[in-house]
Amino acid sequence: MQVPLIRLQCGVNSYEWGKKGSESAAARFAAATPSDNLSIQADKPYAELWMGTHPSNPSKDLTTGRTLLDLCAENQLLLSQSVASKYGSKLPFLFKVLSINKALSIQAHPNKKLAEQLHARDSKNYPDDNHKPEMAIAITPFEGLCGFRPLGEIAHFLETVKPLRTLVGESEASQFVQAAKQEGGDEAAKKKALQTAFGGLMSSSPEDIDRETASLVALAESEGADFAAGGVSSTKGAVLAELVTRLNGQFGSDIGIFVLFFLNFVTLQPGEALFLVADDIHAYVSGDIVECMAASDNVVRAGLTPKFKDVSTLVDMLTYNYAPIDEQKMTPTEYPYATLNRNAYSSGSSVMLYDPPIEEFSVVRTLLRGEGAKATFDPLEGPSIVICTGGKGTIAVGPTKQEIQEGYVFFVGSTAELVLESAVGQDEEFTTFKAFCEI
Ligand SMILES: NNC(=O)[C@@H](O)[C@H](O)[C@H](O)COP(=O)(O)O
Ligand SMILES: [Zn+2]
Repeated sequence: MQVPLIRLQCGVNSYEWGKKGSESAAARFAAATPSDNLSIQADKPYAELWMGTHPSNPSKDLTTGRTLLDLCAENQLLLSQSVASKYGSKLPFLFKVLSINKALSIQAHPNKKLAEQLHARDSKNYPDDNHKPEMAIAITPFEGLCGFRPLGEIAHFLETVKPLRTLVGESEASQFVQAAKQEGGDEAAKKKALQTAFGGLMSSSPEDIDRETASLVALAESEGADFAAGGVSSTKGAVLAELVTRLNGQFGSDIGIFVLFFLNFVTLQPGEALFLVADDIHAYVSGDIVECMAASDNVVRAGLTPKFKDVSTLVDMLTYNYAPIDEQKMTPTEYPYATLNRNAYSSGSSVMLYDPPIEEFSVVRTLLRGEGAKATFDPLEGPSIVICTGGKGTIAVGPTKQEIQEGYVFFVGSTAELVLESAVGQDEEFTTFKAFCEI
C-alpha cells in the first residue's frame, strides 16, 4: 500500500494578540498554500496557524478539499493501528505556528480530570475534555512568562514594589515573605503561602487595580534600572520597568501586569524550547514559535485578555510549583533515526529531537544547509505533520516527491520513509519542523 504524502491547506486564527498582516508568520505560512477564503489584510491580526484534525479548525487535503479528520476516520492506518486504538481516528496532537505581537493571556491548561469537569460544565468556554500539555520552540527570539519564580524572588518584589504589596495584601505578603525566607521548611506550607499571596493579588478590585497600576507605571518610568531595587538576578530592574510599561501600553490597567512579579520571565533564541505541563501558569509575550500540544483548545485565563476569564478556577487549579526558569527550558538532543548525506554533514546540518515527557507528541527540527543536503528518516509507526519554516527543497515518501518551501505543510502517514532534500544556496538553510506521535 502506498503510504500517503498529503499537502495540507491549514486555517489561521485571528486573535487580537497576533502580528498584523504579512508581519505574521502564521499569515505568511497560511498564504503559501492556495486557498479560496484567505486574503491577508494588512491591519488584521493573524495569531495561530493550526495544523491537524482539531474540529475547531481542521486542516484539509489541498487536492481534494477533504478534512484530514475525515481521511483519518476513513483509514486508521494513516495514524497506525496503535495510535488509532489509543487516541481514536484523529491526531493525538495539535501543531501550530504562533506569531505574537502582544502578550497572550495569563493562562493555564487544565489536567485531564479538570478538563472533563470544565467541559461538562461549560463546553462553550472549554471545548475539549482533554488535557493540553504544550511545548514551544522559538523560530525568532521569543519572550514569555512561565511558571512561578523561586520564592525568594517573589519575596524580593513584595518587599520592594509597594503597589504589588498593596494588591496582595499586607498580611498575605508578610506571611509569604516569612515562609519564603525559611531555610528548608515544609514544602506544602510554602506552596500554600504562595497560593494565598497569588490569590490575594488575583482577587483585587478593579478600583484598586486601576489605582495601583498608575502607581506601578509611574515608579517604572521614574526609577528605570533602580525599579524594584534593581530587580533580581534573573530579571533586572530595567527589564522589569520596560515590561511594565510595555504591558500597560498594550492592556492599560490590568492585573496581569502584576503577575509579572510572580512568574519567571524567559527569553528563547531560535531553536530553544520550553515545555509546560498541564496546570502550569504562563503567558507568552512576543516572538514567532512552533507550538505542539495534546489535542485540546482548553485555556483557563485570568488577565491580559479581552476573552472570557475564569480567575477562581485558575487560582484553584495551579500546582504552585516554583523553580528557576532553566528547569522549564527543554534541551533538544540529536535525533538518532535520521541519516544525513555527505553534503549535509559537511555543511553542518542537524536533525534535533524535542521530546517532552508525554506520549502524544514529539517534534524534530531539521536544518539542512546548502544545495543537495539530505536527511533520510527511518519509518515511524505513527502519523507526522511537517511544516517548512524557511528555505526550500523536496519532500519524498517512497516514489512520491513534492516541492516544499516556506509555509508548505504536509501530512505523512504511518510507516513512511521520509526524505527531505535541500534546494537552497551554499550558505542558506532549509528548515522544517515535524510533529509526530509513535507509541
Ligand atoms: N500558550 N499558548 C497556548 O496555549 C495557545 O495554544 C493558545 O491557543 C493561546 O494561548 C490562546 O491564547 P488566548 O486564549 O487567545 O490568550
Ligand atoms: Zn498555553
